[in-house]
Amino acid sequence: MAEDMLMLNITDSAAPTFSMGNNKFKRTYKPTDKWKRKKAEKRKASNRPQEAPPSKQKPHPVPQQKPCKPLCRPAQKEKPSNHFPESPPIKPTEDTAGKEGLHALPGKRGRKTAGPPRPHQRSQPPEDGRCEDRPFIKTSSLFRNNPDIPDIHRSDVTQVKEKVFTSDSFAELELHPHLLSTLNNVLKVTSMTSVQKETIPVLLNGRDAVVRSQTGSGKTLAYGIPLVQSLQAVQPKIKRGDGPLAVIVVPTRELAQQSFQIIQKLLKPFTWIVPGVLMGGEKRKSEKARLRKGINILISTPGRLVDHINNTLSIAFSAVRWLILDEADRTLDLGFEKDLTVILNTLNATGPARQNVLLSATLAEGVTRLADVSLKEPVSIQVSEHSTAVGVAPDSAEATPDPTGPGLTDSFAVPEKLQQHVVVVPSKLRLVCLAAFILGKCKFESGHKLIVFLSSCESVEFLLSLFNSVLCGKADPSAAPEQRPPLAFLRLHGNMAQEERTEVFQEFSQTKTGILLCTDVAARGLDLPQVTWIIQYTPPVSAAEYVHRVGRTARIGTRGNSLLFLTPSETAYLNVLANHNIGMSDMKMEDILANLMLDERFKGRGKWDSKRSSVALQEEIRVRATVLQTDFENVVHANKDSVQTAKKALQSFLRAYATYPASMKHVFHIRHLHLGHAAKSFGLRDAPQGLTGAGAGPGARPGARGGKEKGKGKETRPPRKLSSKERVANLMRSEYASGAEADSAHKKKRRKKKQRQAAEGDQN
Ligand SMILES: Nc1ncnc2c1ncn2[C@@H]1O[C@H](COP(=O)(O)OP(=O)(O)OP(=O)(O)O)[C@@H](O)[C@H]1O
Repeated sequence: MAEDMLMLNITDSAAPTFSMGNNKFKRTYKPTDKWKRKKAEKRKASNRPQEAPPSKQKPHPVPQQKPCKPLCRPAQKEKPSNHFPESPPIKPTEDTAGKEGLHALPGKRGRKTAGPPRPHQRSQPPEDGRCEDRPFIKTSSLFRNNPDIPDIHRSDVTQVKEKVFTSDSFAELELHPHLLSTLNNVLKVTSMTSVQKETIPVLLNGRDAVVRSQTGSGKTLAYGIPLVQSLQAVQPKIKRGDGPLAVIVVPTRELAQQSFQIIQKLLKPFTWIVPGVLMGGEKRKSEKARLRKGINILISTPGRLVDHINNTLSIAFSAVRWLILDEADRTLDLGFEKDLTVILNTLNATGPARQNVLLSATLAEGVTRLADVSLKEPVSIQVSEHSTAVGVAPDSAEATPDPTGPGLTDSFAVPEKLQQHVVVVPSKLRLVCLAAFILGKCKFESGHKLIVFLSSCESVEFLLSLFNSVLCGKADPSAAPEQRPPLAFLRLHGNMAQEERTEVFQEFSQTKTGILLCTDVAARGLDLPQVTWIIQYTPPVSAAEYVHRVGRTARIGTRGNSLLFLTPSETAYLNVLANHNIGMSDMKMEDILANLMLDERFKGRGKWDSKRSSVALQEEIRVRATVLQTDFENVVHANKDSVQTAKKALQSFLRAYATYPASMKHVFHIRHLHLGHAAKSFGLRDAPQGLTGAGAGPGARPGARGGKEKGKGKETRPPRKLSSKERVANLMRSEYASGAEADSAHKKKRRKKKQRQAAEGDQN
């Protein structure tokens, strides 16, 4: 990494020590630097005032600098969630940035600069009289030493198609008239979707079912309508005190809330049936009180439900006649298997005959393993128009009696109106590329609502702060206020307090524009209206998770777009997706970076302005990308805390990278990562020491540095192999935190609280 570094703000004295407050910096002057000398001579000629050297220093014979220009930023409103200072003012010059990025001066690696800002540094005019000196500014080359972007050769992918709507109306079903009018007037739905048309009659007939249909196709109503229809007809009428008659298990808290709201709407005319939601992060005591009063339709995350099974005496399952596992492949997989076993054993031990329903967009053979134990001759429902690749009959919705029969294949359907894209970006350029994409969509186009998926809570926090500082923190003085749509960033991850998670979920549901930075906690089931783009900044752990993430857009027949970021070493992931019939088109990194041409805040010094050639344009784009990266790096390196935040985010990224399942290691292996380049995508100028090493140690790919940094003599340790338990714990923490065990940040607090409650004699 160090040898990639190009330090800007070059001074022209031979190894002087400049004093700037408490900072002392040394640099070495290289007499071969003609460029600098020429520049300095020009300055002399123009007879500008010279900067006085520090008193103890011998004045250096080489040209002096212009006096220190105050480097100021316009005053900005502080963002409450911002851990970083606002973007510091110094930019790489076009000269330096362009050269370092494209054709750096020979022998000029590791040029250092020191002392007060130099005249060739671009600065914003002082508007508030506030000056910020950043005496030591350096940035490293973004466009050098990157791996080549490989040509992507992919086999043709035959996408599985599913028709969303049918022409059949809900009125054709024999539903209670009040339920029908609720559908029409409250939920505003009249025609059935394909999955609803297939599923509702099967469930009304009392059969178990395994339902697979694409994301956003209306699976919630597909089980909700028959559930409510059957419960409202129970005689004698259901009473609150009967306890749960239906249990709906979902993997995340937000999905629990969402499903609860839909069931609540469906139950509007049937006030005697009481729905309730239990989920991690909520107060157990109040949940216990609600359980005591009676909940007839219980919606819960697995962790919290098990918690109540173990600790709440008033919870009884003797009346349960429905069990619905939404996002069943997730709730049945590794993370929740233990919890699900407890839930199924409890229900099987006490309940009457029960109807079981499993639903997901990605149910595949094998995930029904656990469910097989509890399902009785289930009907397998799969909606698909045609798929030549997997031999599903065209234009048919299938209902077969065997869930592991021909219906359940590993081919996943994605919405037809979803435009999927991939961009291959070298690690070093990932951060600027993401920022350029966000600016392009949210600043220079209108009406966009973006979700950006990241691999860890720390990365979410880090990017939120960084983007708030650099992308929102600076007003574009050249743009009229009405032309400056605000970049509103929100975040959602498993380490947030529940109250805040709920607030953010509601805020992002209601907003028409904005950017949600999140972990996979938002990947499943959430029905967030009008999302226009899904950006997968870190690729998901499986094709199924890919499908769910992109499924947050293009819902119920609407249009949507997705963009997957891959590094050059990760392009084999496209084959993994192609094996599940998922194909996409390429987007060029250069085209995304070209968005920076619209943003004058990242302008170079105008060197390329007069030139109209495409080469000049490319140069200016690279200069601007470097300016932006420098802004990021300056913000990150502004103080110890911000460096620490970036390091933590990098570390969590590396940890997450190490947790890709074994079947994905050929694509995502930590040894393929270049630690220095990865560090750059977190605004760090050097690969930090002592992190989970990437590329270090035996077997590291050639040229992968990061283990041994120049002159530092320390090696980063190779990654420790995580046990499967640790892997799950990681995933649970950052993705599907749904119960007490998940949130390590709140774990201590909760344990304390529990002890306190125990001491107070808090009984179930
Ligand atoms: N028959 C219908 N007509 C119009 N809109 C509908 C209909 N049924 C459901 N919807 C709407 O479609 C959207 C998606 O529904 P839902 O969230 O149930 O999809 P899903 O299949 O469960 O998606 P995912 O797989 O992502 O969980 C919701 O906004 C819902 O209100």
